[in-house]
Amino acid sequence: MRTPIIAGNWKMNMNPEQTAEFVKAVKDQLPDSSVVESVIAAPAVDLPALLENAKGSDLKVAAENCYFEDEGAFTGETSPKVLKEMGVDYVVIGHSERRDYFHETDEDINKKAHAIFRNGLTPIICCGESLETREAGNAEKWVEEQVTAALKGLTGEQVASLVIAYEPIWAIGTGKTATADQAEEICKVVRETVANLYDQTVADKVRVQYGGSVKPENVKELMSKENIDGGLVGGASLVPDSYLALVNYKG
Ligand SMILES: O=C(CO)COP(=O)(O)O
Repeated sequence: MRTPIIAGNWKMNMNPEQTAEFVKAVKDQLPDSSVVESVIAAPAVDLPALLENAKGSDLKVAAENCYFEDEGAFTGETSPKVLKEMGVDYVVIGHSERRDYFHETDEDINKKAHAIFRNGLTPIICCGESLETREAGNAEKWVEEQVTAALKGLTGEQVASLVIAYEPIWAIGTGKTATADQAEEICKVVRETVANLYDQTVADKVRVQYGGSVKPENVKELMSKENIDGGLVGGASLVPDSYLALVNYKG
């Protein structure tokens, strides 16, 4: 049985004070983490406030990015080793915004995945096609290639423990959600890709999230799909009531 995982991705929208207020507002109303895992991915500058206020609650903490080296002369980067020392659980890597605006390559993302595991953290690896790729009929192949590249050299045990987020770029921040069937179709491709690269046991364990305009109104239908184990949520994760409605989708 895969434990559902709903993660807010705050992107660059909150400061430490807002972070503390948010966590205080939600921490006692989260589902038990063995039933649904509630995660917030926050900018590095907000992680201390997030961790401090989430202590003793069911809220898990993710960084939005990290570097693939543990330490050294890498001005402006975030060390996965330090994230682990701070008490972070997950690191989001390969988000389309990082790929597009910061020119992250499949190779960078693969190196980051290795660095995250080396430091005892768990990656949430993002993949997803542009509208152009979808309209050309290449969405499945695109996602299969991104997943294959991101997982290169990881063990079956590592892959069974990680999270892959399918986020079609055309559905991010646009209000345009993939239909639950469209989302399921590609999340299934993600799982099949893992089965082909590893085996069915690993594929049955890996958790696959859908992301792109997920909100309280559509989360239940998306989560009812066989291959969708969670959501990676931007805009709708920024307000406590909306976040609570998402993580408590089971009622
Ligand atoms: O990019 C996303 C989450 O990582 C999705 O963002 P929205 O939920 O705002 O569409």
